[in-house]
Amino acid sequence: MSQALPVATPRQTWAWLCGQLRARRVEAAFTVATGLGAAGASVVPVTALGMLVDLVRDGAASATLVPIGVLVAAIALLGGVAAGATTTLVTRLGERILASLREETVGTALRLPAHTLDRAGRGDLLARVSADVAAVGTAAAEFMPTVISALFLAVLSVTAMFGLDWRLGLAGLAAMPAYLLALRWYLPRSAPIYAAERAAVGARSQLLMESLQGVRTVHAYRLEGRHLDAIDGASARARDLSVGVFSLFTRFVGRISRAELLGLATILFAGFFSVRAGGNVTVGETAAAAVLFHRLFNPVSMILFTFDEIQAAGAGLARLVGVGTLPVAPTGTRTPTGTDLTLRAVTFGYEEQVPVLCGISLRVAPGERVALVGSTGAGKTTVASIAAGLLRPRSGTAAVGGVPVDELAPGIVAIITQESHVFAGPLIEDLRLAAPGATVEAAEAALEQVGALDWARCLPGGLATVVGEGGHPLTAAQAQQLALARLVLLDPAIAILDEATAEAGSAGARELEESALAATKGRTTLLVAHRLTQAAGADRIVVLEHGVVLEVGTHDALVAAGGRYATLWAAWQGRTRSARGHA
Ligand SMILES: Nc1ncnc2c1ncn2[C@@H]1O[C@H](COP(=O)(O)OP(=O)(O)OP(=O)(O)O)[C@@H](O)[C@H]1O
Repeated sequence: MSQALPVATPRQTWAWLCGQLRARRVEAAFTVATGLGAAGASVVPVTALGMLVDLVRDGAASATLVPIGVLVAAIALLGGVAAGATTTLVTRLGERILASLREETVGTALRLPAHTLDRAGRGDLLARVSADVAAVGTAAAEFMPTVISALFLAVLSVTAMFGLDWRLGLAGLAAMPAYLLALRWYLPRSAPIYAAERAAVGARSQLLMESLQGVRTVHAYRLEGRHLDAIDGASARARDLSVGVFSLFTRFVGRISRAELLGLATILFAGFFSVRAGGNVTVGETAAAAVLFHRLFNPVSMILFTFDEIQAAGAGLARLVGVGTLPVAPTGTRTPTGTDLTLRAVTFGYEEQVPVLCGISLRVAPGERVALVGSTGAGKTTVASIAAGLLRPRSGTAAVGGVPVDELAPGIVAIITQESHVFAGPLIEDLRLAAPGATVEAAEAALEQVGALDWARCLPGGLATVVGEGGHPLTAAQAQQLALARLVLLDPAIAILDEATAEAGSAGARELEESALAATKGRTTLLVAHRLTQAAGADRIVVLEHGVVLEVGTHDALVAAGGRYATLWAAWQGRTRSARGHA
């Protein structure tokens, strides 16, 4: 059952954002100071303009006016520089916060238990680290600098209006409810119509592509008319929705214009009546307040028009922060003195009501090689994952030398799973994932130990050959040998092998078995035996069925006992004989 990854609540998202800003308090304070400086520098010339109006009205000499004009020009110049710096600083701060968010998200995701990711769907996580990061990134780089500068300007302009006269300040605020009403009208209508438009455009492209790709079939069955009708219908839907979007936006702009008219008219009326009543308000102050308000038209519209994108970025941010709220066990640090692997009364289930392991106990002595066998779905991979600390038992313990596996320092237990991933890059770097400082000689020795050096040297660029996605393709068996060579380089005391690649009885299977044997030599090894020949070569065999241990013993003892293992072995021998017969 799919269980989506969590989404952070608004409170958690704010707390995270504040935490990030606190961690960069000097940079954040400098950014705010520069932004306020830029906004202040753009407010001062307007208030100075009011002063000039009053001075001219009072018949002041031009010698009084010129210094004010020069000062205004200098401040405007400074304001321009500060505005540019604010854009750079906000973008840089946003990008840094986003980079650390992306690292946190990926870091958490990589440490999540594999089954949590399986349940949530890897697609959800990929969408978060790609589409959501892109949405937040676009906001950080494109909207936030303008929106934040606009906010500073709005706050300082309204403060300046109150500074000129409280009546002018109040008059300026009169437009606020009209702006809010316009936004309240627009937002619930815009999201569905934008989504419907995107869907309609997508459907039209899909139809077009299908018709072009299947053009031969369309001709063969004379379906041209029907396809053209369908494309016409899809195009008409997309066109109508685009017209709908445009008309909605135009009506929104109309509402904003009415709010602007209301604000400007209120300021002019308030100023006019105050001046006429002979109060403290002057013509210059009224003119300055009107210009201050008028200059807010663009920034406020900018905030309102980008509200959709800001909301989308906020939603993306909440989804990214949400991943970070998942509990992740801290990396262990303990080093055990012993190297035995012991599972005691382990129970486990992926779902609450469906038990998969029902009280498994087993011990692999230091240096011993134990094979787990059992039919499909018996629980072998689950036991291996618990022994490696990838899954946590519901009850019971898994420990190495008495230390629970999730408290162990890295590098003590290593698991090779059924999906051996080849990371894109030079083959030598793939090997160095296990031991970052490994020399070429050490890497070659590891490859030789698992019988992979010959083919690795024959690659076009030897160990420098780029493998993985987009690089030189490796066979599944070669990828498995690479994983075994990584294990040799890591040199863990405990090795857990759950690889299932080669076909029973094939030469590839025998080769891989030899590679695995060489890689785990001298280590305490728990091996999920997908091929029973692997089990036959082990020191002991544990037979699992329906999540319980059915039999334990050596190959010979279990065959002689004539129980479940003996049946499996007989069936296996029959299969390999018939496989050889067909070959
Ligand atoms: N991620 C998962 N979510 C839910 N159920 C799971 C998950 N992985 C395994 N199971 C179930 O748990 C049970 C044991 O699976 P497990 O893979 O451990 O068996 P196995 O013995 O290794 O089988 P195989 O030989 O086919 O690999 C099976 O019933 C399987 O369907």
